[in-house]
Amino acid sequence: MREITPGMGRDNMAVTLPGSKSYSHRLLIAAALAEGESRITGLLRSEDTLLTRDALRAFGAVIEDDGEAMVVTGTGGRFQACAEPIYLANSGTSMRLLTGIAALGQGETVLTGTKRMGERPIEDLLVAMRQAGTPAQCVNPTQCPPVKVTGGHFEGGKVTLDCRISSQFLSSLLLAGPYAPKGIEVTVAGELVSRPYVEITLDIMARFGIEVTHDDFQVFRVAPNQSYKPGTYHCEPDGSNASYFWAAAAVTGKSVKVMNVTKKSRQGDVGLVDVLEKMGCTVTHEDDGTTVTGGELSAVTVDMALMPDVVPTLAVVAAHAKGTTVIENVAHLREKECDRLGCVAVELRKMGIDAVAKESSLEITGGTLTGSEVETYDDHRMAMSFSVAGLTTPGVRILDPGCVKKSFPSYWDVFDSLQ
Ligand SMILES: O=C(O)C1=C[C@@H](OP(=O)(O)O)[C@@H](O)[C@H](O)C1
Ligand SMILES: C=C(OP(=O)(O)O)C(=O)O
Repeated sequence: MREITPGMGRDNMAVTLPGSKSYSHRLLIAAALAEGESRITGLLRSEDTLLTRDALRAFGAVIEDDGEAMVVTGTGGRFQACAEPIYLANSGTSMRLLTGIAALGQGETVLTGTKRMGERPIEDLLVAMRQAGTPAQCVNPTQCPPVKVTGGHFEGGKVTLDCRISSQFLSSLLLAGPYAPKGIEVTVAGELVSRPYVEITLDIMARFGIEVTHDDFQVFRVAPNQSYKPGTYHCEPDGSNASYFWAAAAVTGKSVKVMNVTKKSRQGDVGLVDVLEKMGCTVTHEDDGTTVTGGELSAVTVDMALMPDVVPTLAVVAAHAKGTTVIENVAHLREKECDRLGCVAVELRKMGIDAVAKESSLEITGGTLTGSEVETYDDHRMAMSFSVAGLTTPGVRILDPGCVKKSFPSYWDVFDSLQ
């Protein structure tokens, strides 16, 4: 348990954050798919990204960490069979991206995780993988992991993919696509949620020399006979984790600059600053970072389908704003580390805030918060978001604060530097 001390130390602060989780997963995967040696700096070393690293080692990539860079000797896409199941805890990105990549393995690969991972759907990806020739099934009749993938049959060709639950399914097929004998053509069925994460995938593939074309994010084509090029790469800081520091400024009225996170990034979550601006904050964009200065906060109605991971952050800011904020089009948040619509609403109500989780939206009426013991549901984003409420409200106690290790092991040190 960790009790948050209200207040911030100075009026203007700057924070520097570790690497982007989404970019780190992809940089490691692309380097493991390349033939030869890549050197990657700025990578996030957190529970989830290290699970991806270890899985890639099990597939045959050699990955060494000299403290500054990870040096990856890739496999050229020829993965070895894994006798042991690959354990991926509750890292959805690892599970979904590596399931597609496992099609490149020789023989059977089983990918498994925590109890919660066993409740996070993956069948839509497996349906598409089977269309591309790869035998792939859920081990239990749950539509969720563990999954079993039989490598060595990945033909590629035309597949249809339902992307209403997760964009990670599409990223997965695209990353594996260049090594399918027929390449891959993916037609997106249903709304593509979380599209910016697909843009991150395309960015990394382009940087590693892979061409992907698409018709306005509806049909994606990856030609065969392309290969990932090894090289020297750098990972930018994490835009989702920047949200807690911008939110800290928003609710306290102070200024916080997050270094080297800017609107030029393809990380969609940086778009949170536009929402904060609409709510009454002042946002300053500079080449070396983005500053939020808090102001009189008022409610907004906003579609957050493209920015799922910063919804808990926005919810905590909305609890401090005048009026009712409506966060729309976020049904997919129910499939994350916890049911982020239900759990955010429960924890805000415990603090005396009127919060209602609907089927695909969240409504929060700002008011006076009271301190409470915050359940974090083994969800890093619950812990980090609600810590922000503790800056304005005495008695906020975060249970299991160590769960931040999933994406940001040094979170509490950086958070404490605000005080
Ligand atoms: O591909 C990625 O790196 C991610 C995609 C998003 O998931 P969904 O596409 O399932 O919404 C996001 O929530 C997750 O934290 C990271
Ligand atoms: C949903 C998240 O991650 P993942 O899907 O990788 O578990 C997250 O970091 O908020």
